[in-house]
Amino acid sequence: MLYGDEHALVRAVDEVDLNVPAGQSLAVMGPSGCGKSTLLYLLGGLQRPTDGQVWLADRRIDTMSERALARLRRDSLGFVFQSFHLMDELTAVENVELAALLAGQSPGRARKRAMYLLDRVGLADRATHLPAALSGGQRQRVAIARALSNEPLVVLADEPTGNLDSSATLDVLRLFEELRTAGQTLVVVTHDPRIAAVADRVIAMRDGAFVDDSRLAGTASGTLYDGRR
Ligand SMILES: Nc1ncnc2c1ncn2[C@@H]1O[C@H](COP(=O)(O)OP(=O)(O)OP(=O)(O)O)[C@@H](O)[C@H]1O
Repeated sequence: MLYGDEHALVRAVDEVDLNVPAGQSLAVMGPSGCGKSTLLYLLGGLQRPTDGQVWLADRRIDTMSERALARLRRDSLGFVFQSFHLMDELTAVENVELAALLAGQSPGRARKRAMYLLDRVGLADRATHLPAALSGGQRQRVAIARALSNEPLVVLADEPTGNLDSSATLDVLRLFEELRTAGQTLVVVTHDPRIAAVADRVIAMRDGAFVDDSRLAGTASGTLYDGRR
């Protein structure tokens, strides 16, 4: 993946072959600027590779139209970002149900699932609170509930604990551990070794390439992501 033009060319992710089996949780680590976020954006269809291919399940996504990609993100992917990206004027439950409503679910069904997810992340009693009335860890848990609202094939998280203190980090950590145990496919970019420690597999990147790939535990079979060159 190249950024820029002939005057300032950055090779952000290079010669990377990655397969993520369904049900695997993968942590991607590495120093600032090594290409972790770019890799995540490629997997999420937020960036297109200058060369190579990206497949999600049996669909090649790097050549999809913008419209098809938007639909794929809406229906099949869940995103969690460092800065939460919650809507300030919506309550926790409204934030979680919004994606489902946009995807055409009935209000009743969307609300029911949003409440179920808030309960799952331990925030049922905060459903009607605005983000401003929640702690950082609680906001991130709402964001994770939102990422799960469309029952995504994969959750992609970019530094999900980057803005959190250590007790909030532990909350998010527990939640990722639960998602892993439940068989949710996860790709998490992180600087935090504690997050990496609850993943099935840890990839270390440097200068756009993989320098280490450790499988910590065997998990489900069946390829979900397939990056090809
Ligand atoms: N839009 C862009 N245009 C030009 N170069 C970019 C762009 N986005 C990222 N880069 C460059 O690509 C390289 C990889 O960036 P990336 O954000 O993927 O790294 P990272 O490992 O996620 O970093 P961090 O941990 O600091 O978030 C860096 O050298 C960065 O400066």
